[in-house]
Amino acid sequence: MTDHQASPTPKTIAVLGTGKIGEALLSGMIRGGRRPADLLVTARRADRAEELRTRYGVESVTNAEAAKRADTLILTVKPQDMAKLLEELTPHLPTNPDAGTSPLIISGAAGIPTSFFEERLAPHTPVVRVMTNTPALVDEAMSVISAGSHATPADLAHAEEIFGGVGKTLRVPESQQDAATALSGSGPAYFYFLVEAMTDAGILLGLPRAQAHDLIVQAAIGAAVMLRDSGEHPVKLREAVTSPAGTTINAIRELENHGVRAALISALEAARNRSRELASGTG
Ligand SMILES: NC(=O)C1=CN([C@@H]2O[C@H](COP(=O)(O)OP(=O)(O)OC[C@H]3O[C@@H](n4cnc5c(N)ncnc54)[C@H](O)[C@@H]3O)[C@@H](O)[C@H]2O)C=CC1
Ligand SMILES: O=C(O)[C@@H]1CCC=N1
Repeated sequence: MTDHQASPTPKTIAVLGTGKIGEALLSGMIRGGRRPADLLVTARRADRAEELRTRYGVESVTNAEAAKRADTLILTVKPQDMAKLLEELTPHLPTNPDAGTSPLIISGAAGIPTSFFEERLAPHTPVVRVMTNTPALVDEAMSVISAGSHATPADLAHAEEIFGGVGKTLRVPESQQDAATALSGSGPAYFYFLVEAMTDAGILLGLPRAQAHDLIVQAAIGAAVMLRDSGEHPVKLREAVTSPAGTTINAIRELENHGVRAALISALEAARNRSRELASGTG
């Protein structure tokens, strides 16, 4: 499809700025059965474009070409690069589309509101904002989805279909996107940080690093699966580990003494605030 006709299930999907998140989505769409022939990618560097072509059998095109050919454009550049990308796209998008004839714009960028796109794109352009996370690489993403002013239920459903292929999706009002970015967008990093710190503790306690790593990773996986599958509140799960006069309560006391709970609350608030700062797209 080349002329952006209205369609309930748009066919050609382009990923623009195919870095870590863009590639995770691309690979997920292919794993989910989408034909490489229905996908386009863009990249800034020629060697990266070649890598994506070879690895996934997709066509690599310019941003201008993607704007002309795709029914859905997924923008996965850094927030600071978004304004420049839109400048490259706008000359090649319909300038005065009727409602329902624009390509769907899906932004995967932190912080940038849908109004940022609507102000720069033609009237009626449907925009959907999505905050996903890197576990998209293993089909365990959490993708939080919000509609811009002109996105239809079909547009939201299309975004859900794409991101649902790499994990869970949740629709939220856009006012909650910065908080969601702090929780699930950045979330995996906090868990990696904890694993790293607890592995160091294993070293202090005299374990070989590889063994300490394996013990903590398996404890993390076991805890994550129980959190997901048991239906129990985390407090209940923790209480089941915490024996009277046992080992765990001694560790918990130290965590509370060092203000780890308050540190986490402050950390996520700082991430939320940074997401708000990114709204201008200027850094
Ligand atoms: N890394 C993460 O965990 C998450 C990132 N995000 C968001 O996803 C977006 C991408 O993040 P990453 O994948 O981590 O960054 P990345 O740096 O790996 O990917 C961005 C890519 O865009 C390319 N690019 C920049 N301008 C371009 C242009 N005009 N044309 C073509 N390509 C261009 C860059 O060369 C780079 O390869 C960001 O907006 C970020 O906020 C969202 C959720 C999680
Ligand atoms: O750190 C960042 O800005 C991006 C957005 C969420 C996760 N990584």
